[in-house]
Amino acid sequence: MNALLTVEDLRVSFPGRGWGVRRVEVLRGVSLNIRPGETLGLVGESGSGKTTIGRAILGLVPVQSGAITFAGERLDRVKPRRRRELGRDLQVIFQDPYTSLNPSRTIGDTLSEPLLGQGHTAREARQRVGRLLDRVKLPADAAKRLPREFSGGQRQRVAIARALAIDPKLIVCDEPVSALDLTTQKTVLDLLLEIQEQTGVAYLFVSHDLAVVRFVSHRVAVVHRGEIVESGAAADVTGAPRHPYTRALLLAAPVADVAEQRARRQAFELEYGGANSSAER
Ligand SMILES: Nc1ncnc2c1ncn2[C@@H]1O[C@H](COP(=O)(O)OP(=O)(O)OP(=O)(O)O)[C@@H](O)[C@H]1O
Repeated sequence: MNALLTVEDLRVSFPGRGWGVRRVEVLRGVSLNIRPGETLGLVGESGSGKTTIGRAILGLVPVQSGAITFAGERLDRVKPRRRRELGRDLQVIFQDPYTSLNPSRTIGDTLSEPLLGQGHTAREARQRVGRLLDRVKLPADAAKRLPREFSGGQRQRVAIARALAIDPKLIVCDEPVSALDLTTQKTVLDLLLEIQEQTGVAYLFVSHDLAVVRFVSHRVAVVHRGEIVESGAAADVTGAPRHPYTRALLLAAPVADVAEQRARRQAFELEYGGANSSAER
């Protein structure tokens, strides 16, 4: 089946801090693809460049070179108007459910906005909001309430409903459960899987947590210092990793024994540096 999204040799760099400081290369030739209805998990340490890959696909950071093709069109080349049209099929769920929703707008208004922007009447939008709330398992009266009346997990359900509002083909999920407790994580992940089954939406699922990525992804790509060092079927990459960095990531994943966990973490940091070390290297 043809890919829905193809990224080829993507390079992104940011200006270095201070005068005369070289640009910092954050993505150094990233290539990936996602098929319709598929989940590609992007995993790696903090600072490895995962979020920047998602932001580049969404058109939120300037790209130095490379090609991003979505539904057969070059996103990095099309005119801004066409980019906005294509952008409807490309939505995002951010990490922090406490800052991603407008605190002064009711959930109903937040969910209606993209629908009204698409030319739906107020009545159609109201009906569709009802269906969206049902789909993410929130009560119908949530439409009248403000974000502060909801827990983190419920807010993330609202963010999922907003991303789904105009039937996108791909959703970039950027650490969508990292801010939630473990039980809530599981219910939100189950919901994302159920929605994928019902709608055939594809996900680019960004997370530092291998267990989470393994749970939701068909395929996994491992990001290290701005490059994909390994990719393949989720079970292969997480079950029989080939690259030493993936093996180290797996070993550094949380285990019940605190002392063992600390020792593994120290070994990982000795080998690969701590959080945010990638760009400085
Ligand atoms: N707008 C920017 N300007 C300068 N540097 C940036 C910018 N955005 C990201 N970076 C740097 O790029 C590197 C990769 O960041 P990115 O957020 O993509 O990593 P990540 O793997 O998603 O990590 P995290 O999970 O912590 O967000 C980091 O060193 C970060 O400081």
